[in-house]
Amino acid sequence: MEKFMNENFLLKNETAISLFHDYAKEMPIIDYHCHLSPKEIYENKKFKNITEAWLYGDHYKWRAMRANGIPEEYITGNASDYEKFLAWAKTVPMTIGNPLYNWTHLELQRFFGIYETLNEQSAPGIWEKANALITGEGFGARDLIVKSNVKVVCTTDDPTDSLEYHQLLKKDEDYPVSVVPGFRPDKGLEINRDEFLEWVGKLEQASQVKIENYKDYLAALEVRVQFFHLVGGVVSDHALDSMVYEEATFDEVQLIFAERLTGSKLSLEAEKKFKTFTLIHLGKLYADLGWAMQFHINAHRNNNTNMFKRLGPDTGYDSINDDQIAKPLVSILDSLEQAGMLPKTIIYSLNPTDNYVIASIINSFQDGKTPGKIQFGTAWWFNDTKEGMLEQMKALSNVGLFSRFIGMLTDSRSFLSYTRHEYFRRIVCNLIGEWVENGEVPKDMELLGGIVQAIAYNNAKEYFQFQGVTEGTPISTRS
Ligand SMILES: O=C(O)[C@@H](O)[C@H](O)[C@H](O)C(=O)CO
Repeated sequence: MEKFMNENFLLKNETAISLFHDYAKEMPIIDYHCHLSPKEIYENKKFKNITEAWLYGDHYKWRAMRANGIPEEYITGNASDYEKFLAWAKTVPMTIGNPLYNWTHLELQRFFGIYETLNEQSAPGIWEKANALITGEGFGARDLIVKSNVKVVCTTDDPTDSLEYHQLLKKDEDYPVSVVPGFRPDKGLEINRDEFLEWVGKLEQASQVKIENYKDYLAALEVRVQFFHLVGGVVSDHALDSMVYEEATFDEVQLIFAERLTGSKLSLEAEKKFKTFTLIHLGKLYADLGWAMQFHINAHRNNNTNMFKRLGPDTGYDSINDDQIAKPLVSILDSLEQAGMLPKTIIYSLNPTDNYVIASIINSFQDGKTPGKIQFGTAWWFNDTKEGMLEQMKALSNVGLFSRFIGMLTDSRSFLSYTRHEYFRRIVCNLIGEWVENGEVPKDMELLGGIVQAIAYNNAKEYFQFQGVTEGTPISTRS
């Protein structure tokens, strides 16, 4: 029987062990999509205890605690940090089979040197050990990122954000990590939401463009795209909970936008036309600037109305949506491709039944110049599990090029989540190791090691071309 989470955790054969320890383990990290706070990074936020670092924003843990019958008071409520830690410790043993169990122990091992399993009995001792470290030197937000060998953090930012802290971090030449903004214009596409007109006002302020019509609106968005670019942004991100496509002309959308400015809500068809035209317009801006465009598709958000009213979004009340995506997704991509303005694109769906749909669509739009220009994004959210990752990797391998995959991101709000890259790398190495052990792939460690390092880091470095990132070499393509 394997010892619990030992050095060869998830590595089931000699090839996998060698690929991980000799090639993957030491590679740097590019976290090209996360929800960390640039303010907390700039200020090198110090955590008052392990609860603040672990439980203040991680709705993955919150969901597990609720499912374990923990009252909300001990999750997001008024209980003390120690009481919340005990509630999490009580839940952890119940999470076996969920990556939370392994992530939790990887974080205890890697950041705190704690190799005990966390449960109600070990909680008091672990609370003391972890807090003695996390309140001391070297455990600020910046430190944890550097300790994790992270070279780039790409946050998720509204177009109206001042990017104050990204700009301050950009000036800090002593900090060896690029912290860049991710352009996330969801509030500017969700035209039927109550808060849309208020957001347009914020966009006017941020862009200094008076928005009296749709043309002004696009101009204001472009001003913000250019500003993000100036600050080092090269990635956009769109939460497309429903993937839509509805042919529309500029004149039609001009009238639709004018109608919304009066305060009226729009028909579903009008909403789709606005979203389609605006998304394609933004895609062309991204292509012009060499940005990567991310689509996060098929999330079903904020299901619990009572808790949404109480806690807001991203608090653990979301699920997988089951809209069909193929036709509208292809139409969006093809519209951009026909205009010669399809940017690098990364497509994620929260619904794993879309895996082969996406894995097959991406190769309809590769351009024969940029390796892996169109990407099937890494297993996302509820799929960020051993099985979910393997399913995504196998779909990509079976109908695309696994070797050109830009790999993992944390998508997290916790500074302790970088061990998810190790978890991912172990799964990658074991998958390739199994192919070798089965005789499906030759044991060419130079080739396989290069592919592992490409998926771990080098592909993302080449793909995004983040400013200031120089380490790493592109995958060697054999003649
Ligand atoms: O970017 C998103 O929309 C999601 O990743 C969302 O932020 C979600 O709360 C999350 O963090 C899933 O990992």
